[in-house]
This record gives sequence, structure tokens and C-alpha cells, in this order.
Amino acid sequence: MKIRFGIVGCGFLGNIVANAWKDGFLEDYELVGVTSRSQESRDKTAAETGCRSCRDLAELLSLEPEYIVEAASVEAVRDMACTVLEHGVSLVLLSIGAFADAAFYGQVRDAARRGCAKVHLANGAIGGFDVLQTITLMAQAGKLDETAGIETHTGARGFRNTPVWAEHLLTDTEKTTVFTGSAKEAIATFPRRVNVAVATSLATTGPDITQVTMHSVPGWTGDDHCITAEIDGVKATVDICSSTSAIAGWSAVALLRNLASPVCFY
Ligand SMILES: NC(=O)C1=CN([C@@H]2O[C@H](COP(=O)(O)OP(=O)(O)OC[C@H]3O[C@@H](n4cnc5c(N)ncnc54)[C@H](OP(=O)(O)O)[C@@H]3O)[C@@H](O)[C@H]2O)C=CC1
Ligand SMILES: O=C([O-])CC(=O)C(=O)O
Repeated sequence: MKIRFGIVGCGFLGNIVANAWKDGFLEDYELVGVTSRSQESRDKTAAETGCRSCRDLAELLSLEPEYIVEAASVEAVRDMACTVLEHGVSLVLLSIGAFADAAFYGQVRDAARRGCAKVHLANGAIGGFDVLQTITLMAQAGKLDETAGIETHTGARGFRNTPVWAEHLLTDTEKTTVFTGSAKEAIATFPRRVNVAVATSLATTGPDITQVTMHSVPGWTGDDHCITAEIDGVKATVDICSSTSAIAGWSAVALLRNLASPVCFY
């Protein structure tokens, strides 16, 4: 019996997951349906994969998936997470920035408990949540100070349409530091770009404390995310450099494979 799953958000990352299923990388699963904001996007993904194009979340839930992969937006997570979980359907999330809001994070955890469902935070464009959580646990157990943060280098064009944008970023000869602050401040400044920072903070010292530094690099393509967590005696550095965000879509595929596997890495 295959595990039934659906996808919310038929954009770049949602289609990576859908196509990975079509190409046989999720052989324990059946993709039952997809939904997206526009009919055009959802019809296209559904036609390409042979699943149902769902008008809305309610139609997707009526297909009785066990998992829904979210690859839509922070707003979509806010709108749907509690409903999905209360239906007993587990969520695989990419728009983790939604959880910078501690009250919402608490509501989602309560909904998951009520529905006997789980929220799985995909590694997204980064990784190493296992070692980050372990160090944070050691800090708590040993009453140790912990320093955790994420330093991101992004091509200058990635900052277009954000509050830090300035034309000189394109022509600068050196990198420019465009943001320093907490993960909570980062998601308020870049609502669509720092899911990685919020995810790092949730695995470590929390959105109010975890430090985020962002640099604009002229003429560069992609992102380099360097995550560190340190306590007395242990330091972890996870550095991920990628030319596109495709790794985030594939991280959801890897997560689903892990969930279905008799042997789990984490
Ligand atoms: N955790 C991580 O490391 C990363 C997370 N992300 C996050 O993942 C999400 C998807 O990214 P990506 O695929 O690149 O983005 P895209 O813009 O390519 O795709 C998002 C898709 O979701 C649809 N959508 C948007 N809002 C809603 C909604 N409320 N309900 C249903 N569908 C909706 C869009 O609409 P339409 O139907 O109109 O096409 C679009 O097709 C984003 O939130 C992004 O910030 C991205 C990179 C890394
Ligand atoms: O793709 C990336 O490198 C990071 C990103 O967009 C996010 O965290 O939302």
C-alpha cells in the first residue's frame, strides 16, 4: 500500500517534488493531488504527473493524503497548517519562516498534537539540523552558553525588491554587508528569502537570539549559507553553497524517502 501525499504550491520547488515522484524517486508514495494559488499552475503540474488538480485545500484533503508537502509561501503556511494537522495529516514544510512568530508556532504544535500528526521541517537550502539540535540540547543539559548563527552570501541581484536594495550593489567591487540582526528581524525584512535563518534559529537558540548576517556579492550567482553553533568544547559549522534553490525541493524529497524508510538518518 503506497503512502498518499499531496503538494500545496506548484512553483519551482513544488514541481521538483512532483517530478521526483513522477521519475520514480518516491516509490513508496502515491501523489494523489496538487493545489496552488492559480488554476494554471496546478493544472500543469497535475497534467504532467497524472494526479488530481485540486481547486483548494479542502479538495486536496478530501483525497485523504497522509502527508502534504508545502512549497507555497509563509502566508500559505499560516492559512493552512492548523487545518491540515487537525485533519490528522502531517506536513512537510519549506516556508519555515512562518514559525518566527512564536505564538503561531505554538498553535501549530497544539494542532499537531490534537490531530496526532507531525510537522516535518525540511532542510531546505541548508542542513545539519541534527547536529544543531544536539549542540543545543548539550547546552541546555550542561547550562552552557550557546552561540548560533547563519552567515549568507548572495548574488547582488537576489536583493532586488527587498528593503536593502540599492543600485550600487550591482557595481560594487567588494561584497557589502546588507543585514545584521536576529532571525526574527531577518524574516520581517526579507519575508520570502530567509526561511533558512528561521529554520536555523528553531534548531538552536530561537528566532530572537540567533544571529543573521547577509552579504551582497556583485556578479555572483546563488547562495552560500554558513551555519555555526558553538558551546564550550563543541563547534559545528555547516556550509552549503548552491547556485539555485533546487536543493530545497530535493530536501523535501529526501525527507519523504527517509520517512518511508525502515532506516532513518534522523
Ligand atoms: N526552506 C528553505 O530553505 C527554502 C524555502 N523556500 C520557500 O519555499 C516556498 C516555495 O518556493 P519556490 O517554489 O521557489 O517559489 P515559487 O514562487 O516558484 O512557487 C510557489 C508556488 O506556490 C503557489 N502559492 C503561493 N501562495 C500560495 C497559497 N497561499 N496557496 C497555494 N499556493 C500558493 C504559487 O502560486 P501560483 O499557483 O500562482 O503559481 C507558486 O506556484 C517559498 O515560500 C519560499 O520562500 C524557498 C527556498 C528555500
Ligand atoms: O534558497 C535559499 O538559499 C534560501 C531561501 O530562499 C530561503 O531561505 O527562503
